[in-house]
Amino acid sequence: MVVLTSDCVGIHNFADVFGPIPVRPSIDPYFRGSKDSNYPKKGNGSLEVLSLDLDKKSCVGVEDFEVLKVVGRGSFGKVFQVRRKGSSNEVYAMKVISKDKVIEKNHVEYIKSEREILMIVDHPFIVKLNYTFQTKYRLYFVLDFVNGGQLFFQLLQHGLFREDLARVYTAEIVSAVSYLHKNGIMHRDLKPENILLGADGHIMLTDFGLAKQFDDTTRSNSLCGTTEYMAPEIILGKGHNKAADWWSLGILLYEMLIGKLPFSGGNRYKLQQKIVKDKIKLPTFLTSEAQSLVKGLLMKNPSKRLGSGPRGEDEIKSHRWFKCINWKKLENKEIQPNFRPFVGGNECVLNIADEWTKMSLVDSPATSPRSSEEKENIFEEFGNFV
Ligand SMILES: Nc1ncnc2c1ncn2[C@@H]1O[C@H](COP(=O)(O)OP(=O)(O)OP(=O)(O)O)[C@@H](O)[C@H]1O
Repeated sequence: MVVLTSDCVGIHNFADVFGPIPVRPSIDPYFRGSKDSNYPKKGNGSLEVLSLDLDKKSCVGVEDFEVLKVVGRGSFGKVFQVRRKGSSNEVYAMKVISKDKVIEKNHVEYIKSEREILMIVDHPFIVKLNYTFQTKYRLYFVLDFVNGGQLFFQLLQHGLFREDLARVYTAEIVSAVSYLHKNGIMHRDLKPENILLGADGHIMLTDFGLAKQFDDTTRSNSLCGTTEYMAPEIILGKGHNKAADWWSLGILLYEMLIGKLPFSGGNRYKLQQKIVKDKIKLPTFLTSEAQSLVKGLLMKNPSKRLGSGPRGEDEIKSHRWFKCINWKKLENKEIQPNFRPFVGGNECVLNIADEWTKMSLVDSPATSPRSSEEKENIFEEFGNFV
């Protein structure tokens, strides 16, 4: 394997970064045409995994991309900015996941579910998955590259957002989460790190690593998410449903409007106690409409939380803080947030923290796959090894 030194900059082939590439990729049956939004859905609003048109199958593998920069890191690997070789020169984000780590942390089903969900969703405020494939040691998700930075990054720069800006962002998140819920999917990890801004200033929801498909009768019992954004019912292990996403939205809204988290500090246990017991305090500079929405979303009792009543997400959409929002126009991106990140072209990484973009492109060496995994191809949904 060619090991690059930390001062390597510029464009690299995957062969340089990850070592020699095994033969030509086999057919990936799960290819989704990169800019193809004709991803059919069932007429009744629910989604189905498609049996794809044979013409749309394509051979795509690691050697079809050049690595440009590191743009993020998750629990199981790094996210790279990559460019598709050849005429199109399209820029993508490639999430590279170590199989060993996934197996070690017992996350195989989560990763499969992340892939399945990303394959079937199609919404203006949800990041698009273009290809998935695997090598012996890694799994790959090739997503649209979203280069306005994390909402978290912009929040750090701004301190807090004015209500009119926070309103458009929140409405776009409500639209995306409502779409997920209507299609039987809970996100379960809403936080500003998982919300990216497009170059056009609109929201892009990402990271479906904890998302779960549900039906209205099931409640999940897993303790998941990021503690600061975790709903009380998750902490109490009482079982949770989609109302937990609305709690996380409440925390996010609080953070956008006030510039800090409502529950923070102390060790994990203390933080959990605060979430379960403490009352939230809202500053007087917030309009009464904003206060009312935050309080409604941060109801400790999930059955009383806004969005949990018989009208579901319409309770949130028709809340008076959103009075000026025309939801149809919003979803057509006809309502422009009054902040647009500076983006100088589709390769621009100015809105991504230096911590990532200055990082060496060398990936940590992969350890051997477990023999059972090698034999069985337990990630067969990702196709054959390429
Ligand atoms: N499509 C994208 N475009 C640009 N940057 C992205 C994209 N997807 C992910 N990133 C960056 O990489 C980071 C990590 O990605 P992601 O959250 O999907 O990984 P993860 O392994 O699921 O993370 P976690 O361990 O936090 O769940 C994101 O916070 C974001 O900054």
